[in-house]
Amino acid sequence: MHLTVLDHPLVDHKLTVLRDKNTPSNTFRELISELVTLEAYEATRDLTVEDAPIETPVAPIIGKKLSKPRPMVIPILRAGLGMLDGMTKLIPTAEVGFLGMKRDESTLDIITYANRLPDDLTGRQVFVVDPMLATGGTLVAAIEYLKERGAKDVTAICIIAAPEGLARLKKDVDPSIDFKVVVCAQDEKLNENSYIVPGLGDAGDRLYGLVD
Ligand SMILES: O=P(O)(O)OC[C@H]1O[C@H](OP(=O)(O)OP(=O)(O)O)[C@H](O)[C@@H]1O
Ligand SMILES: O=c1cc[nH]c(=O)[nH]1
Ligand SMILES: [Mg+2]
Repeated sequence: MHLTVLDHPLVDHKLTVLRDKNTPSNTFRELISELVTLEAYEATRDLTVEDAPIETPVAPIIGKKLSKPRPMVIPILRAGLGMLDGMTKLIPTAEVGFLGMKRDESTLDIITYANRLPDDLTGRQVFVVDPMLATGGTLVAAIEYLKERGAKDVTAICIIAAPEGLARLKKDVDPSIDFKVVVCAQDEKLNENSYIVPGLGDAGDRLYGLVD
C-alpha cells in the first residue's frame, strides 16, 4: 500500500474550514468538492496515456491522451457522492460506478445496500472515493468487492484517515492489488464510537442531513 498525505497550504486552509462545526452544509459540500479535485491531481499521476497525433494552428505534434479503457470512479454512498463532481471535473471521461455501503454504528458491521458496477473491472484503473477512513472496514469490504470483479489497480481517495484504518488496510488488502491511498490529513485516533478525532463528525450527515 502506498500512502500520500497532501502537504499544501490551500489544503490545510480548506480542511480547517471543513472541520469547523459551524460550517454550514452548502459550504461543506463546496469544500469537499474543491479538496477532492486537489487530491485527484495527485492521485491520477499514474493514469496511462497514449500518443495522440493532432495539429495545432501552427504545426502537427504527437500529443498524449488518456488510454482506453477509461478510468472508473466509484463513490461509496452516501458521503462519497459528495466527492464525485470534484473527480469528474478533473477526469470528465471517467466512467462512474456506485457502491452503497453503510457502517452499522453499534456493531460496525458493513451493510452493502446498493451496487451498480461493471461485472468486469479487469485492466481498469479504479478510484474509490469516500471522505472518511475510520476503522477501514468499509474500504476493505469495497476493495474485496472490486477484486472479485478483477480490479488490480485501485486508488482510494479520502479526506481524513485514522491511523487505525490505515493499519487495517495495510494488513487486510490483498497485496496482489496495486493499492494506493491519498488523503488530505491523517488524524490522531478513533474515539470510543469509532469516530475520527478530531475529524469532522459524520460526513454523510454534514453533507445531506440526518436520515435515522
Ligand atoms: O472506516 P469505517 O469505520 O468503515 O467508516 C467509514 C465509513 O463511514 C462513513 O459512512 P457511513 O457508514 O456513515 O454511511 P453514510 O455515508 O451513508 O453516512 C464514511 O463515509 C465511510 O463510508
Ligand atoms: O468520523 C467518522 C467516522 C466514520 N464516518 C464518519 O462520517 N465520520
Ligand atoms: Mg454517515
